Amino acid sequence: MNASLNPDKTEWDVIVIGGGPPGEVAAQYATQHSGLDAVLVEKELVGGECSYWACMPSKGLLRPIELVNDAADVQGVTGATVDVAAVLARRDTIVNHHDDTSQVSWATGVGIDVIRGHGRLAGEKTVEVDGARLTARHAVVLATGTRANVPPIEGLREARPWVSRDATNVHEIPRRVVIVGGGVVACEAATWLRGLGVEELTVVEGGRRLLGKNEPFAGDIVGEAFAKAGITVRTGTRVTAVSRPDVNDAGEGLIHGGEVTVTLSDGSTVTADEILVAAGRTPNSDDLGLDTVGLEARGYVAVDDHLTVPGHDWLHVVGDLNGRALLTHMGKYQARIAGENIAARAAGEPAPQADRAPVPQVTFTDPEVGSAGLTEAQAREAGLDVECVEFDLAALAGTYVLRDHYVGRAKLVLDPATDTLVGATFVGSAIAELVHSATVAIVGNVPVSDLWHAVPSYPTISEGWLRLLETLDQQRRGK
Ligand SMILES: Cc1cc2nc3c(=O)[nH]c(=O)nc-3n(C[C@H](O)[C@H](O)[C@H](O)COP(=O)(O)OP(=O)(O)OC[C@H]3O[C@@H](n4cnc5c(N)ncnc54)[C@H](O)[C@@H]3O)c2cc1C
Ligand SMILES: NC(=O)c1ccc[n+]([C@@H]2O[C@H](COP(=O)([O-])OP(=O)(O)OC[C@H]3O[C@@H](n4cnc5c(N)ncnc54)[C@H](O)[C@@H]3O)[C@@H](O)[C@H]2O)c1
Repeated sequence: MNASLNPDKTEWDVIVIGGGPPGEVAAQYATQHSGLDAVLVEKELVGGECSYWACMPSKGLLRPIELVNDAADVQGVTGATVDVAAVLARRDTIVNHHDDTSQVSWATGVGIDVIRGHGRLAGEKTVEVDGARLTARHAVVLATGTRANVPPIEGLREARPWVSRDATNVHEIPRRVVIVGGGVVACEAATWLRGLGVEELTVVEGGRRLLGKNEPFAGDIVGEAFAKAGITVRTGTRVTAVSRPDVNDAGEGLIHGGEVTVTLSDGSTVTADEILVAAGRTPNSDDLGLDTVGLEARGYVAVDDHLTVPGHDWLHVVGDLNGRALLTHMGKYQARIAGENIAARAAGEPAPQADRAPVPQVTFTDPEVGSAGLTEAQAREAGLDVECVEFDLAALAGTYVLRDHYVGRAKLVLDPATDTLVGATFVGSAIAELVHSATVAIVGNVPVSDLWHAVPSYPTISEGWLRLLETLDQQRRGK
């Protein structure tokens, strides 16, 4: 499909560049109750990285492995195994075989036009798509996301390493894999690659522990679980050089050549059949025409709390590209704000919404790591004199029946000045759905005295809340 949906039209109220979930939602919220019209400009697939190469395929691969791990840890349940071909086929169904027809139909069905092509700014309220010039009457939204960062390590690019797209769209399971990085992408990918049969798996993380943006105990617990699962973790170690004499262009998710030798900062080497780079993201801003409106030509594009670029009230940035929180749900939240603000301003009203949300995140390893709001370190950096409490989630009736060898921990970070929560972290299997209870408590500024009346059902993991409050009470009484 090209601009053929409406070939004569070159002017819209709102132009959105980038059709990932935040781009789609920005167009939807700007138009749905306002009478404004909008166009989505997407160079690849409407639905973006999240739908085809990130969140959806990764979670699709992790779910069968979680089920098998659960079954293996419940006495009396036998025979649960992973059928690799069937798991990959289910993943292919989840990513709609990289066909975005249904997403395009959704957009056109709610009155949003779609143009397939590379969009870039060409001056104020002007966008160029493959030579055609489009004009926005009110606003342009940039939602072009990020791509995998491949650090400038000797021999790494030449080795044609796997990036997150290959790992999530894996078709061929290498026998030995080295992963560069120990953040969220690396830890989730290690979980599914091991679960799908990678025999020798080494995770190399330059920082002191895995999942370094979380509370320290999260990375420690995941590291211990990895060791038990036979995954080698090398923290405090960097990859310094990569050598792969034989490379090919087999394609996404297929092995990209012969043996790879990876040299580490301690001088040791690891040999593998594939190397996966999971070392952060690079913003898709380098060919976006930012310089045509006086902005830095590359890097993340900074916005204010209304998701507007300072000094450019017609220009908004949502999703990964603004660098605020590289998560689909946060990008969509920003898009709801930006969309409503665009509609309000077009009606001559002040922007009603501003970003004030604590960030929740779940890393779907085994055990899972979930958090909302600030870690203790982040809260202290923000100048809060915080009070913290921790509890071993294995000591709950709810987790005792869930798995025979449950491992988990929870922590609350409180602001004593208001006696409210500013952050929470849960580690353990099946904690993902617990995170939203913490988000609600933070957003609602619920004081600890009221949390006592939020009674968790017995026997569930939510009883961790009660035990955290009891432990906090004991701490405060000096016991
Ligand atoms: C392996 C992996 C797993 C993840 N899992 C999760 C998860 O479980 N939960 C979660 O919340 N987040 C997850 N994330 C993060 C999540 O994928 C991103 O936060 C999210 O995709 C950001 O959305 P976006 O629209 O900003 O960017 P994207 O999803 O990257 O979409 C941007 C779109 O813009 C298009 N585009 C780029 N440049 C142009 C241009 N010049 N013209 C036209 N179109 C353009 C691209 O083709 C793309 O479709 C994961 C990320 C990775 C890598
Ligand atoms: N479940 C989820 O919510 C989910 C899943 C995947 C990704 N994401 C999002 O995607 C983003 C990107 O994830 P990511 O894991 O790529 O980035 P990240 O920043 O979380 O982790 C990258 C890690 O690589 C390490 N590193 C960088 N260069 C290195 C080197 N040369 N040698 C060794 N280690 C090196 C860093 O120290 C860091 O720990 C995250 O911010 C996350 O929010 C979310």
